[in-house]
Amino acid sequence: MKFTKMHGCGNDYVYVSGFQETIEDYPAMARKVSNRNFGVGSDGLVVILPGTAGDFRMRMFNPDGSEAEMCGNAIRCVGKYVYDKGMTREKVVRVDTLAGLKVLELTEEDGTIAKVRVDMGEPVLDPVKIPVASDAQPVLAEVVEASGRSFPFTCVSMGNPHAVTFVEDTDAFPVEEIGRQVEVDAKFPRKTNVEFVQVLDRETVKMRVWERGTGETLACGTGACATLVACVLNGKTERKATVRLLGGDLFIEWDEATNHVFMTGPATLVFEGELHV
Ligand SMILES: N[C@@H](CCC[C@H](N)C(=O)O)C(=O)O
Repeated sequence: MKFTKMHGCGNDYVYVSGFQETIEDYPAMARKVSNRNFGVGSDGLVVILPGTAGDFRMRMFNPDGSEAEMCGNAIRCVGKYVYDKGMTREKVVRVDTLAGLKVLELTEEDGTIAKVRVDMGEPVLDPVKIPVASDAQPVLAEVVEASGRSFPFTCVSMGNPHAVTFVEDTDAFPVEEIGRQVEVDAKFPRKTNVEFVQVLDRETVKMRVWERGTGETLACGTGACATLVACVLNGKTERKATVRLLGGDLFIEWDEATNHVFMTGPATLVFEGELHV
C-alpha cells in the first residue's frame, strides 16, 4: 500500500489515497500504520476519497481505530496532498468530513503548498451536541475530578468534542495523568479531547493537548480552535490569537460577523513509502 507521511505542527499522520488503494478494514489499518515500532508510526490514518458535496472527502482514524469527525492538522495536509500531486489545480479546495464541508485556501511557496487557511465553521456550544452532560450553555466551568483535584472545563465542539482548562504552566502540568482520566470521564458520552492552556497575553496562548483515541500529541488543530473559542468566552484573549503548541504555532481567528473559526498553519511532507500489508 502506497502512503505519504505528513505532519502539521508535528501532529503526524499516514495519508493514503482512496483513489488508488483499497482498505478493507480502516480501524485495523489505523492501528497497524500508527504503531511506532511495528508500523509506519503516526498519530493516525487519513484516507483521501472522492467528494460528494466537496471536491474530496477526508476520513480520519485515531491510533486506537476510532474514527474522528474532524482533524484540523490533517485537513491542511490533505490540501497540500491533493494540490502537490496534481489532483486539483485550484487553490481553494472543498473537503467533506464527518463534521461537514470545510473550505481550504492553499498558499504556495517554491512550487509546493506550505501553508493552508481553513474555514473550520461555527463552534458548537450546545452541551447536547458537544456532547457533555451539563446544564450550562455555554459550558464554561464544568467541573471534572481527576487525581483528587477539581478542574473547571469550558466545552466546545469543532465537529469533535473538546474540553479546555486553564493552567498556570503547561510545561510543568501532568498532561498525561490528568488528560487520560478526563478523556473517559462519564460526563463525556463520546469521550473528549482535553486541552491545557496557559494564557501568555491577549494574543498568545500556550496549549498542550491530550487527544481522544491517541494520547498526548505535539499539536491539535481542532483543539487550537476550541482553545481560542474558550479563551474568548472566558474573556482571556482577543478573537485573533496565536496558539503555541509543542510542535509549532497555529493562528486562529473567530470571526464575529460570520461566527466562523479560521485556522492558518503549515502542512509538511515527511516522506513517501510503501507498506507491506
Ligand atoms: N489532531 C487532530 C484531531 C484528531 C482527532 C481527535 N483525536 C478526536 O478523536 O477527536 C486535529 O488536529 O484536529
